[in-house]
Amino acid sequence: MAAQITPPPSSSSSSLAFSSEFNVWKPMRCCFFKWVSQVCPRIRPTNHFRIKSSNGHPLNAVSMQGGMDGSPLAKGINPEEQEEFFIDILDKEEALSTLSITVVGASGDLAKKKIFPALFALYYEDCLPKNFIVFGYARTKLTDEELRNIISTTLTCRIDKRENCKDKMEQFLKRCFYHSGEYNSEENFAELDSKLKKKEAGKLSNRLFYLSIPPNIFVDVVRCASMMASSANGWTRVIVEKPFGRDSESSAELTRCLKKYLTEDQIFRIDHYLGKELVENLSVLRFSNLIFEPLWSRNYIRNVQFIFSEDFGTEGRGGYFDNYGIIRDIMQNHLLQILALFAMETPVSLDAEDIRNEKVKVLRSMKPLELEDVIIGQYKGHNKGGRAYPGYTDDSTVPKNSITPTFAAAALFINNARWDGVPFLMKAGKALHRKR
Ligand SMILES: NC(=O)C1=CN([C@@H]2O[C@H](COP(=O)(O)OP(=O)(O)OC[C@H]3O[C@@H](n4cnc5c(N)ncnc54)[C@H](OP(=O)(O)O)[C@@H]3O)[C@@H](O)[C@H]2O)C=CC1
Ligand SMILES: O=C1O[C@H](COP(=O)(O)O)[C@@H](O)[C@H](O)[C@H]1O
Repeated sequence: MAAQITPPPSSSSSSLAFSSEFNVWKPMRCCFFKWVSQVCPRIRPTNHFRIKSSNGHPLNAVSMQGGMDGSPLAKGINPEEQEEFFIDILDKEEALSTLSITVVGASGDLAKKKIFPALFALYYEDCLPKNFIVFGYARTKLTDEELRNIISTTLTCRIDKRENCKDKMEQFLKRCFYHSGEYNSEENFAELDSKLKKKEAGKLSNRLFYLSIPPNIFVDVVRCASMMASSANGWTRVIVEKPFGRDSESSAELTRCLKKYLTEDQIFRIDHYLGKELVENLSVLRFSNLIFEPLWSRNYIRNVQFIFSEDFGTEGRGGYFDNYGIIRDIMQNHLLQILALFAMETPVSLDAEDIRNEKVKVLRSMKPLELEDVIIGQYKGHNKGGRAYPGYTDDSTVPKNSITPTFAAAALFINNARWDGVPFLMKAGKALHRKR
């Protein structure tokens, strides 16, 4: 992302680019890998698995739910002893319970590139509970061993190179299993349930379903999973990916349908760009450095550019991508979120709720996009340096006559005092010259 700063009258033109090289204050990491951004240890200093919902509820603070009777808080014991007391309870709970994570769409790109590596990273950092298992679920026929082989190629110890990395990978892979099934088959989810029960061995079971699939099958999966594979004695939660529907109507419909089977605090919506360090730092950079506030407006900024450029194409993801295209894949979620963070007014605090309120105001002030402010395109095949690069429709998972855009550029405007007349230029494309 680059904001072109209009210089004060006497100086020459310059541009301000946000990059990780900027010496900005970094928020303390509660969990070093932010991809599963809600999955963070919150209660105690050690890295055990604790969840906070997207609604801010402390969902698995089970020990608090029984009230304070009999707790050291009621007896006026000092804070260290109180902490010890709670840690003790949490350890006991942890030993008696188990977490089963089912990655639905486990044969796909997201699962391979991000979810399994993120789960391994959590395991490696001791952020998962003692008892956990991971099940992959998809239509593709795979054995447990085949799934393990696929995911083993993408696991890395990226934070440091501790000696036990390989051992840790093997231990992690042993806890990964696979079940092949249809997304709308209650019978197949009942089979999954039996397998889960066997592994859970009578413990209190918490179940998390990560929907790494195209949104048009979210409801089928949620219906089958909630009817046939919900936890009988613990919690059941579902993580859904973007795009959340195709437009405002289908998004509302999706919420309505999901709520037939789940309560709001069981649903976690993810936009992984909000977990990127650069994006997380944006508000801190803006609001903790007094130098920026007077500059951050139409008086000094000529235009703002949000650029998403990938140097690879869809590579087998046509089953998802072709129904959505680059605008729904990248712009209306990732880039629009960043735009709102960039353009919002100072929030009352940096709490999620206050930031969200300000972001919503920005979105409400935006001029509706018109066709003449948008350009779309689709990448073609070409040869370069003796190498052939396939076009979008050369991908075997993409229909030959597809006109789905893989590139889009748009000029957006925010009708408020701060940004009146400043174009916010958004560009996103796959299979471009470089990744940035
Ligand atoms: N890839 C990425 O980097 C990211 C993806 N996402 C989101 O994750 C979700 C999945 O994306 P991704 O993994 O890339 O997509 P894929 O195309 O790889 O799809 C994932 C799996 O879903 C099944 N599937 C694909 N298309 C269909 C279809 N039309 N009908 C039924 N099942 C289908 C396939 O499994 P099988 O055939 O075995 O059943 C496939 O392996 C999307 O919502 C996307 O927005 C979010 C962030 C990043
Ligand atoms: O959400 C998505 O993001 C990825 C890019 O994510 P990044 O963290 O690797 O930058 C993109 O490739 C994919 O099309 C999209 O669905």
